[in-house]
Amino acid sequence: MSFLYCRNLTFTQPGRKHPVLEGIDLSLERGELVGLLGLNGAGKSTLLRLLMGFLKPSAGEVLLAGKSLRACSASAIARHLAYVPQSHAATFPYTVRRMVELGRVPHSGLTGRSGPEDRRAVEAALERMGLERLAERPVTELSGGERQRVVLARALAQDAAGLLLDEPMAGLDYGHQIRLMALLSELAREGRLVMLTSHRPEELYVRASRVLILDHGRIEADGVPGDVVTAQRMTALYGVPLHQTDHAGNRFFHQGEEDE
Ligand SMILES: Nc1ncnc2c1ncn2[C@@H]1O[C@H](COP(=O)(O)OP(=O)(O)OP(=O)(O)O)[C@@H](O)[C@H]1O
Repeated sequence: MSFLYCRNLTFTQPGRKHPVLEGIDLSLERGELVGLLGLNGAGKSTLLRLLMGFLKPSAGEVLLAGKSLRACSASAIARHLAYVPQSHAATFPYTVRRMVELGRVPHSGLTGRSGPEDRRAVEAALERMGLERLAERPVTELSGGERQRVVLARALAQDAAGLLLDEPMAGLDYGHQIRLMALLSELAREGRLVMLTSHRPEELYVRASRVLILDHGRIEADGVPGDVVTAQRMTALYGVPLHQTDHAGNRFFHQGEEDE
């Protein structure tokens, strides 16, 4: 039984003729770091939102730990899956610590008192995202990248077995990007499912255990990075001529003349 599974997953936006996603079959397991590539508008966010149960499929279904999402309450889903959205406006001046504490709600309930385990999870998440010094600041007074780290910390505090992240690197400075990718692979090694959408194939080549390409509403490629993140596929996907150079476990894409 897969941790997260979907079959024939199809989604059409209300009032639209063509489906965004059509007949998607996927088995996602704990321990995998799955990167999802695709053009703008390919349906990457839509797929994550369907897997989270935020959108209802037009056809097909999603199973979480063997159970149909339709039969799961929001808090039951949140105990298994944490989600980091693509963008998030801060409207209420909660402190950073309070925001991260909200990640514990699926465990303790909205009115539930936080116990030592909750406090430990919150402090660990603040530390992992380098937010200790910002903990008492209102989130409305943070920069975009700092706020992104708060949302990531909230997802970490949730301590779910699966983590679905929509372009989590967006807005982070270079150091935090590198640290976050390292953290995501550590979380996968700990036995979690980590799935992220990305516009950075080179980064997925290094860190992901599996890469999917979403194109024309379907999974066009699904495999190990070495097979999927290739110049040929990236050229076909993005429509720009690319060559690849492999060096010290990295793969770089570049335009222009191929290496000798
Ligand atoms: N609320 C909405 N109403 C109607 N169409 C929508 C809505 N949200 C998204 N779409 C359409 O659904 C398609 C898929 O959008 P989605 O956000 O899943 O793409 P994406 O792959 O995540 O793109 P990006 O890389 O730009 O984030 C797009 O064609 C988009 O225009």
